[in-house]
Amino acid sequence: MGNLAKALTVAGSDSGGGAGIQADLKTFHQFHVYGMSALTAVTAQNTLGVHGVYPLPAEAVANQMQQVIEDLGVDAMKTGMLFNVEIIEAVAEQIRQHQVKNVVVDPVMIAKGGAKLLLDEAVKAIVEKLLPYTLIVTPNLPEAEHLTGRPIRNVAEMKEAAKAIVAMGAKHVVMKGGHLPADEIVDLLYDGEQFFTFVHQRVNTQHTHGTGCTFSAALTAELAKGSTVYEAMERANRFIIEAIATAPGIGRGHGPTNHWAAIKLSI
Ligand SMILES: Nc1ncnc2c1ncn2[C@@H]1O[C@H](COP(=O)(O)OP(=O)(O)OP(=O)(O)O)[C@@H](O)[C@H]1O
Ligand SMILES: Cc1ncc(COP(=O)(O)O)c(N)n1
Repeated sequence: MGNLAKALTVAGSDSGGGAGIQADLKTFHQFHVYGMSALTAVTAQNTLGVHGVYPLPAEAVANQMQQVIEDLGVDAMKTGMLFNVEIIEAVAEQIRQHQVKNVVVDPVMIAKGGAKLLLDEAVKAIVEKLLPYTLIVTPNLPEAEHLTGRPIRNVAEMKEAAKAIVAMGAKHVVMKGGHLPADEIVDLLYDGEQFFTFVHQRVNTQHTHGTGCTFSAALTAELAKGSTVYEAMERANRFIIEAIATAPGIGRGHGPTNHWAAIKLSI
């Protein structure tokens, strides 16, 4: 355990356990990475939707981050639900002060059922305060549209949006194409120079709650272990596809993915 990799998630709690902090910690564990958390908000949530959102004070978020960074150390971190401008500013300040490396930003905005997990005015703060410290930002298509202010209807427009997001300060963009209506899903990695596409068959399922969280947590875990961005993307992509294909099918709505999936991939 001498070189145990350590990862931090700064995100909201999903009481249903499929997304948010719970998905992130389960995924870190599955990748044999020590997981730590700074909670931003509590949601009362299940597979049917979000039934309440209770944000924490920004000071509480900053204090959690400070305590784990200064004592345990963080090899990589990710952000999920950040909810408001104050929390985003506090998170960016902790990253700056402690020069945290390998920062993955999943710009969570709206839950599948439509509940707001980020206030409208806070999108600007993600761009201005957080993206300059970001190694990989992982928007889905509606999130990329909000970040860039442009419609995205095809892979060519995904590439244009990725360029615009790198110009905002993020070093890499992983744009998830799950929201384009096609049997084949195209996920895109852009490093500021080259595009890499990852194409796979869509799994016909309603159990996709927390796919974005689980995917970005896998990416973060791989970075914590020292993988390159490309290797991390490749493994996280395989993990989320397997996790969706083998979802346990629990709950009456959009059920969680299979957070044990990596065992089958022997990662
Ligand atoms: N039905 C599916 N079958 C196979 N892969 C999928 C499916 N839905 C999503 N994915 C994959 O899961 C990952 C997350 O994609 P998605 O576009 O769902 O992100 P997201 O919208 O941020 O997730 P969330 O809905 O949890 O916020 C991507 O790598 C995408 O290719
Ligand atoms: C606390 C929290 N964080 C993130 C999500 C997004 O996940 P999804 O879009 O799959 O509902 C969520 N539902 N809850």
